[in-house]
Amino acid sequence: MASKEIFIAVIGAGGVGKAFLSQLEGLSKRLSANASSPKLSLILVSRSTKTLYSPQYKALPFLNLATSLADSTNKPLSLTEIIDFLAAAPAKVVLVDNTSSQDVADSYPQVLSRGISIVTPNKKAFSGSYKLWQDIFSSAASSGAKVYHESSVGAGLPVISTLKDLVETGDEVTRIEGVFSGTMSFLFNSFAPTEGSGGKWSAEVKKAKELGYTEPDPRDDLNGLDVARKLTILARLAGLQVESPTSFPVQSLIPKALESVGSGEEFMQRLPEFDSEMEETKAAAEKEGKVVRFVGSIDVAKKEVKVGLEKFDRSHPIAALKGSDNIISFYTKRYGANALIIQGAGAGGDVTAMGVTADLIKVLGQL
Ligand SMILES: NC(=O)C1=CN([C@@H]2O[C@H](COP(=O)(O)OP(=O)(O)OC[C@H]3O[C@@H](n4cnc5c(N)ncnc54)[C@H](OP(=O)(O)O)[C@@H]3O)[C@@H](O)[C@H]2O)C=CC1
Ligand SMILES: N[C@@H](CC=O)C(=O)O
Ligand code: NA
Repeated sequence: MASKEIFIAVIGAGGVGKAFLSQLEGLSKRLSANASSPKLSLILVSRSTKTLYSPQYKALPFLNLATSLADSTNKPLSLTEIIDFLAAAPAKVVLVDNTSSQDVADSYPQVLSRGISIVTPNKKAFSGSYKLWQDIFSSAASSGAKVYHESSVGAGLPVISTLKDLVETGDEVTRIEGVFSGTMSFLFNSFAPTEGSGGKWSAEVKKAKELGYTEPDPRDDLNGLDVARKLTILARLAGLQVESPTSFPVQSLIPKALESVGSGEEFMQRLPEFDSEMEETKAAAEKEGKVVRFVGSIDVAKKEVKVGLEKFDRSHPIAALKGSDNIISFYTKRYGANALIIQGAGAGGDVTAMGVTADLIKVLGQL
């Protein structure tokens, strides 16, 4: 018996998107060795100005995909045209959104209501308005389409799945706290290390961008909003009706004088002028024998969420993190005073794509 075909469409082919496409190629090969597994056919790949697809729904070859996409002479499809194309496909479709686009995120209810499943590391849909959150899950429930977003918090670390398991098995989550940003972790671990003097703030920001840890515009990390988005998602999963990532206190590390700068490039060029501001923050913590770190917390009982800088003893597990590591502690009724702790790389193309690919595997098992 021929195996069932499932179509995959990928929007976004940047750091995470490219790593995902490479993992998809491996997954597709592994599944093809087993006659009872579905056959995966990649039918569309798009970037902001390019779309590669076969109007006849023929599988695109993985070989030289990035070059084929760059050289594609297809007229780029609008989001509406992509959704129409996928909804008319003669098999089930999974849309993989590897962008950070709000427009793509806003389309999820429409995508799901047309029976197209979604997997994504994009935080914008799940941390947008509470109405969007409700629309996403009600559209999925009525059409039967699936929606998974593990990499929207802690990249590939099993943060969302763990929280869902805690809640769905009847545990009571009382507090969630930790370091939720790979970029902020990398910046503070290298700018204010527990030993040695550390690099210049602006130079570390540049490195974090080059390593693929930052959002497409690093100001989205430095203004605290990326962490606020993640906490909004976790708070909602823990049962709080958080209206938006700006509905609780969020500390921004954008220098006041650069708040109105237009482009990300100009911001990066001018950031070195303000290195002394962060040096002062670092020195203030050092005077107390401490280091400064960017953290977040959710107090479920008090319904309080906050994001910002705090000082830690050098021996504290948060101070001792390395590289882009996140550390996320779940305090619950069952786990008592000893939190359930998840730690590891919280940013980077490969580890983020791992969470996306693992979500895709979960969806495939349900189609
Ligand atoms: N990087 C990381 O470590 C992590 C990232 N994430 C999330 O993963 C997502 C992707 O991040 P990353 O790969 O680093 O970002 P990149 O900037 O490297 O890539 C984004 C990609 O999305 C494309 N894109 C943007 N808007 C649209 C649109 N409207 N239609 C089609 N394509 C679009 C861009 O097109 P073009 O190539 O033409 O510019 C680019 O290919 C983000 O949501 C991010 O928050 C989550 C966890 C960790
Ligand atoms: N920019 C984000 C990427 C992952 O969510 C981060 O640094 O954590
Ligand atoms: Na995760």
